[in-house]
Amino acid sequence: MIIAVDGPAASGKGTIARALARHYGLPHLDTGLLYRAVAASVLREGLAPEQEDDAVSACGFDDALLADPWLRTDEVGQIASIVSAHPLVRAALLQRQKAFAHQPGGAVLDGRDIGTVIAPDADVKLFIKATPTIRAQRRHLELRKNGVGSSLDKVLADIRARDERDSQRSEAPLVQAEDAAALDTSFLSIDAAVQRAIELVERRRAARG
Ligand SMILES: Nc1ncnc2c1ncn2[C@@H]1O[C@H](COP(=O)(O)OP(=O)(O)O)[C@@H](O)[C@H]1O
Ligand SMILES: Nc1ccn([C@@H]2O[C@H](COP(=O)(O)OP(=O)(O)O)[C@@H](O)[C@H]2O)c(=O)n1
Repeated sequence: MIIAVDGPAASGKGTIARALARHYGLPHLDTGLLYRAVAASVLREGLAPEQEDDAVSACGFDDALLADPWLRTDEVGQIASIVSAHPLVRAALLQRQKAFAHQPGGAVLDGRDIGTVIAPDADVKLFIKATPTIRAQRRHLELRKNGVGSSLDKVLADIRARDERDSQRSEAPLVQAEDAAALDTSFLSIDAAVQRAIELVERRRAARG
């Protein structure tokens, strides 16, 4: 079974994708981390994220970089949303994601274009949402827990800027797939959101027979 989980920043898609992977015993890929690794390489090498050829040259990153906590910061997230708008960067990361999704037994992937581009054939597609303010509060709390000081206003502004860039780009924009089930987590606890996601998966599975 392939489960595609898409949605904007801090909507809870990673939390839900990890929980679904555990529940169904499937491998999980956080695809945002791949774009964050490209962004981190660009920053580290002093390259220009707006330049497509510079960004493409950073796509051959060492996988050890994926474990670096620096990748999770807002600084890297912003650059990730700049490099991810380049069609050649997306092309460079495409096969790895498609192969992960289509491995024997299936997988859970979360990102922005899983249900639309990486696995349009996914058995279940979820689109996770929450209001920008609630997403900013969650990310702000998360950053504080990780010792990163940033004002709530700045986190909200960063989230809005990233939403705008991710939704407006021409290549694989952030958009709900026609056949995706929407899940608004704004007023759900983590446990309630995960429970609802499992119900949606079961309902889709039953409908597919
Ligand atoms: N339903 C929820 N209620 C409260 N906090 C949540 C909820 N879902 C996720 N979180 C928290 O919000 C932050 C962002 O969640 P995450 O799953 O990483 O989002 P995304 O992958 O969409 O960026 C994390 O700190 C996570 O623990
Ligand atoms: N499948 C994906 C995943 C991420 N991305 C880009 O990578 C950035 C970081 O993604 P992420 O999923 O790690 O970010 P959060 O939603 O966790 O904040 C996003 O803002 C997108 O620009 C993408 O373009 N396509």
